[in-house]
Order: sequence, then structure tokens, then C-alpha cells
Amino acid sequence: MQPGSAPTETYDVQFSEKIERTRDQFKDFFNGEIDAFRSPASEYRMRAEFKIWHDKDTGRACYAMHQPKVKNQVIPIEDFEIGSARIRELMPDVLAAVNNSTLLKQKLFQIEFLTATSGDAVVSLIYHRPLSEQWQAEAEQLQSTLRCQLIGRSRKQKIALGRDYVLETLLVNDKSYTYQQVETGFTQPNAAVCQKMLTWAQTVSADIGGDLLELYCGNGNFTLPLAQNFSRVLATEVSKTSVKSALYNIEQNGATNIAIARLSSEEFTEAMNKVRRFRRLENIDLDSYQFSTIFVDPPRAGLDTDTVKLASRFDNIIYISCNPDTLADNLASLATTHEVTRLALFDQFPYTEHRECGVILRRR
Ligand SMILES: C[S@@+](CC[C@H](N)C(=O)[O-])C[C@H]1O[C@@H](n2cnc3c(N)ncnc32)[C@H](O)[C@@H]1O
Repeated sequence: MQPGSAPTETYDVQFSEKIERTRDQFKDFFNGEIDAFRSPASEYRMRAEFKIWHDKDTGRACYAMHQPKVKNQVIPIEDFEIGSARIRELMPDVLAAVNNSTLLKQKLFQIEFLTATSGDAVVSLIYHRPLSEQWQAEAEQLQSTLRCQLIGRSRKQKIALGRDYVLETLLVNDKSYTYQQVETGFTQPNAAVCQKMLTWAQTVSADIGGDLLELYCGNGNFTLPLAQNFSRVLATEVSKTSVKSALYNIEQNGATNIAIARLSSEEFTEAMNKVRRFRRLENIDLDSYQFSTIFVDPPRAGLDTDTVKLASRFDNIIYISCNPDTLADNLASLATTHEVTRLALFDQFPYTEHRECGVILRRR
């Protein structure tokens, strides 16, 4: 199958297989009905990055992806069915402009797209050479023709001709949330499924009350809808870019009960355990929180041992995971103190091995 093509006739089959695999993998922790959330069968990826392949014979540039597990081999990409409608619309126009301009094409080695469901888009052109004023003049023309935000990058150089982010709006239980999603920051790649994840997390935590601690909060993606269910929220995240976006998103959405601290989960655990004091927490009185719940959405590595210990001190744990293997490892520890009461599968990455899961744990 061509990378990026989406054989819709097999979607149901692959989705059912994922549900079965998830049921089997977590059978020691949960025997109830899995909350399973489908993806659209095509045009679901809001971001994409392509290598640019320069054909030696024709001199033309084309989109390409690395051949999985084969070194120095690329596969040309004609269309990208799994990309959002906006990515598919922009792809041929960007490539035509590149092929019509030596300035835009020379030493271009990668193009990245970040789009929102509104059609807002950032296109990044990445080069193996410094970018000149002449490049900028041509890129500005292209930006206005394409009606998108254009960024040029090369070593130690970033020229953002407009914004370096898109504005995404997601609907969660009848309320809209607007998010700044920055080109280099983490964002969930499948907007339709992300909306279902947010709705699930908000719905399953509706009756808990008290205060919420969130680790790995990114740009505040879950923080904003979850804040509706809790008196106060303390959210932490390690990336400066994401923390900046989270603060922007809190303000833009008028949320008044969220505090953000830029701390890794390891650092925050030290702060909670009073092992270490942090200047970055000086305006936050940890002892004033009445935490009922911890929400975690870690990277693929899952939770480290100390963070698992920290999580086990909470009555309720909401855990979103992009790696079922590390989730299963963490559950093996958490299941000694907590019971899994809900298990969800979100098909963020159709036609791949990847599964995104959600679990709710309650203290036994
Ligand atoms: C899977 S993303 C989830 C982000 C957010 N919940 C969302 O839905 O967009 C994981 C986040 O954890 C952050 N991160 C990675 N390692 C971390 C660590 N050791 N401590 C805290 N945050 C970390 C990343 O920067 C990223 O924003």
C-alpha cells in the first residue's frame, strides 16, 4: 500500500482487530465493555511531514517518505489520503510553486504541514542553506497566494512570515474550545478523534469534584474541558513552547481556575514529596489543593516509577496513553491500589499498529 493511502474498505476490519487486541491485552485489569471510538477512514491527519526528493534527470522536486526499515530509500508520494482536506489541497500548490522557482526549490529537503479543521494552515519549508531576503520576498508572495502561514527554516534560522501556529476549535459536550497549536509543539494528530478523547475524559470525570492535578498537559488540550469539572486545576508540563501555548489558551478561553507550572513529572513529584523546592512553583501553594484526581497523558515511555507512586496516592486516576505496552506495565503497579473502572480505545492512528487508550482507575 502506498504510504498515506487509506483503503476505506478495510477500516472496519482493522478497527475491530484493535478492539480485540486491546481487550486481550488488558483482560487482567478490565473485563467490561470497551468504549471504542472510531476515526474518519480518510483525511484525519492534521499534520504531515515529507522529505523532498529532487529527481536528477528532470530536476523536479517531489514529496517522498522514507521506506520503512530500508536505509537511503524513499517512496515518492503523489497523494496523501490520510492527510486533512486542507493538507491535500495545499500539497500540489506548494509543490508547483517550488518547482517554478529556483529560489524556493534550491536545497529544500523537507516540507511540513500543520492544519486545523477551520482550514487554518502553517506550511514550513526546510532547507540545507541560509535563507536570503530574495527567498523571503518570493515566500511572501506564495504565502498570500496560498492563504496560509509560511515558515522558512535552515540551520539556526527561522523566518516566520506570519503566525507560527494554527487556531483549532474543538467541540466538547456542546462547548467549543479554541486552541493555539504551535508548529513545533506537541498536538494530537487526529482532530476528530481528539475531540472524542476530550469528550470522553470530560464525561467520565463529570461527578468527581474536588481539585485536579494534571501532568504532561501540553498546550492545555485536556486541561480546558476538564477544568469545567473541578474546583481548581494545577497542570504541569516540561516544554516551554507548550507551557506558553497553554497559558495563551487558558486566557483565550476565559478559564479562571487553572494554574500552570513548567516542571517535568519527575520534578513535580520531588516538589510534592517536599524533597526539593522550585522557584517555578513559588506562586503556587501546593498544600492549598484538595486533589481528588490525577490526569496523566505521558509520552510513549509511560510513567516512571516515582510518578506511578505519586499517582497511586490519588483517589481517581485518569490515564490517556499512546502506548498500550507501557500503560499495561504501569497498570500492573497501579492495580494493587486501584481498580480499572473504564477502558477506552481511541483510533488516533488508523491503519497502523498504534493504539491510543484511556483508563479510569478508582481507589479500591
Ligand atoms: C502525549 S503528549 C500529551 C500532551 C497533551 N496532554 C495533549 O493532549 O496535547 C505528552 C506531553 O508530555 C510532555 N513531556 C514529555 N516528557 C515529560 C516529562 N518528563 N515531564 C513532563 N512533561 C513531559 C511533552 O512535552 C508533551 O507535551
